[in-house]
Amino acid sequence: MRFMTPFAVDERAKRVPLASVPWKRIGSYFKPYRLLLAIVVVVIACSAVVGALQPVIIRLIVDRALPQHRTGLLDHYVLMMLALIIGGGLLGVLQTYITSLIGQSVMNDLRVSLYRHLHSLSMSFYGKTKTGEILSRMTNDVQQLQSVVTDTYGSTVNNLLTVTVTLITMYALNAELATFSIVLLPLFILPTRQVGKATYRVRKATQEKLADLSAHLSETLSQSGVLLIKLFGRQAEQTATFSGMSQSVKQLQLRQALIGRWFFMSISIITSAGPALIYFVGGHTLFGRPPSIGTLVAFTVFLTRLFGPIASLANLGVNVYGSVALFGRLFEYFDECKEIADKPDAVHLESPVGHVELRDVSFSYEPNRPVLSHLSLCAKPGEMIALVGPSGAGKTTVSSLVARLYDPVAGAVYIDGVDLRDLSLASLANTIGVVTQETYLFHATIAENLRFAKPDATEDELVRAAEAAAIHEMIAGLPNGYDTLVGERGHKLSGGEKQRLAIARMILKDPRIVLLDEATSALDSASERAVQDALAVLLKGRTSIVIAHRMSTIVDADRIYVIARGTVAEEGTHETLLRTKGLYAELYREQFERALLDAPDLERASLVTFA
Ligand SMILES: Nc1ncnc2c1ncn2[C@@H]1O[C@H](COP(=O)(O)OP(=O)(O)OP(=O)(O)O)[C@@H](O)[C@H]1O
Repeated sequence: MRFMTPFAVDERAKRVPLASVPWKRIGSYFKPYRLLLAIVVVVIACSAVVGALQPVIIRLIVDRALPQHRTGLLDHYVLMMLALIIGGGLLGVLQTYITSLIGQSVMNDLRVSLYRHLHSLSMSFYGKTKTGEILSRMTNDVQQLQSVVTDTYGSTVNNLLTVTVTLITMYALNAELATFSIVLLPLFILPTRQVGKATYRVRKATQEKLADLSAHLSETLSQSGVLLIKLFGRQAEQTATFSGMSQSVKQLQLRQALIGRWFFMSISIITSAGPALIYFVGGHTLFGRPPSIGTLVAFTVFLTRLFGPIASLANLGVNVYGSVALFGRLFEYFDECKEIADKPDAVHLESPVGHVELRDVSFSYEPNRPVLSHLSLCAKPGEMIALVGPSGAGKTTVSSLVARLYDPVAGAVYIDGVDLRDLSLASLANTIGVVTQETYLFHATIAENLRFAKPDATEDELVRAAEAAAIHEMIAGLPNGYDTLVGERGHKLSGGEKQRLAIARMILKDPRIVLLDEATSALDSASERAVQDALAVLLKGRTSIVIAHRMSTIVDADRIYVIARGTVAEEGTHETLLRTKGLYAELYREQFERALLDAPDLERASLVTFA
């Protein structure tokens, strides 16, 4: 479990060049909402004008209505002010609604396209990325972005327009006082850039730390993780690691909060000092003609209308930098190239016959660590071929290449003579069925898990598949039958039951080619026989490539490929290979003798583990 010091994270974040922010790419997510964005501008422009009119009316009240006790005029102005206040409020609600709508829609689009993209990535991406980290980016990062984006657009336009309209009105009333107010503005703008940069770094580092934290949680709090930690008594170490990670998140979030606080403290001091300066400058008539009292009062209101948005614009810089960091982290996933994707002219197999061939295939998971080299083998339609060989020889890798979880580095895999890279992924998925030792069931009902293979399967079809896989009686015996919840937190199924359910699922799918990784662990003999019978039904009449551990499978295979050090060392039937007295004969003798010694009962001796 990776643990980085805050220093290391900061250093990494510092190196991100702000100039390379992909504005165009970020903008492309907003493009579909151009009309709404334009409507928001109009709404905000109206509310800026409404806002700027209020101090003008205050000035009229102070200069005209109050000194001469013109109550009729006063009522008139007060009514106008009330109307402006209510109008401004309503426009604000409308603006919030539209900006939230835009923000939520952009995030929704981003989430869905990221999810779609993640499903199109090859297994090598999932080999190198922690699940917890992916979850964190999909949830924490997108969530954060959503609030930033929702606030950012509306407030930027709002503040820019408010500042413009306010300045115009100020100049129209008193050019000298307006210029004096503007002189104060750099005090707000200068610190913004520095704070923006600092916040950018801390926010990015925080998101990275949160991702580490969630990766750690999903690893150590998963059922297998907890079990492993318990069995090795490593609770204290894991808690210490977690505490370290949590501490650094705390430190970073504290820093984030403090940076913001210092910044706003200085801004609020300047904001409060502004009106005092206006009275001072106006009262001492420092700029030629003395302004009217109404003008002075109006200017103090203008100042708050001006500094408020300027402060927000400064804060906006902070938000934009932060959201750029978040967009950057999401784009990293989008930039993971798909590796395995449909060609534009991909071939679709209408009725596959099930001929599989690996021709001179070489493959490595990581550069310079070859796993398969120049491996060739074939399975003709309807044949069962067995892959045997020492552990780590590359048997599972062969089956992963046939399922196109990875593409070969050299050579090619063909189904019915079509290179897998030219075949549509949908067609491949329909042609091939994979049964692994680990059965994964979704937290859903048995029927739903079965229908994962064939969504439109009728009840009757479910029952027939379950009967063929010798699991129907067991399901029928459950209180809720096919509607029983299974999976992570559902009804606990035994290993053998799970395997038979997986076989039933595969029978429903009805693929031409079956890739089977036979279980190494022996179930009790009754359950073992049930699984074997179910498998016999599944494999019948289909092409199958079996990573074989049982003697009966190996003997029945049309051809056995002995895989050693990533290539085919020997091939033939059980008898011919035994006669050759090569690697197969050696493996057979070693394993079979050991199996007999370990479990003299004949039933179990039939389980020969070559792996
Ligand atoms: N995702 C992966 N990333 C990197 N290396 C891998 C990956 N999967 C397997 N390997 C390596 O590739 C080699 C072949 O592994 P493979 O699982 O194909 O062997 P196997 O013959 O099926 O072994 P076993 O019978 O023990 O399951 C091994 O050295 C293994 O460490």
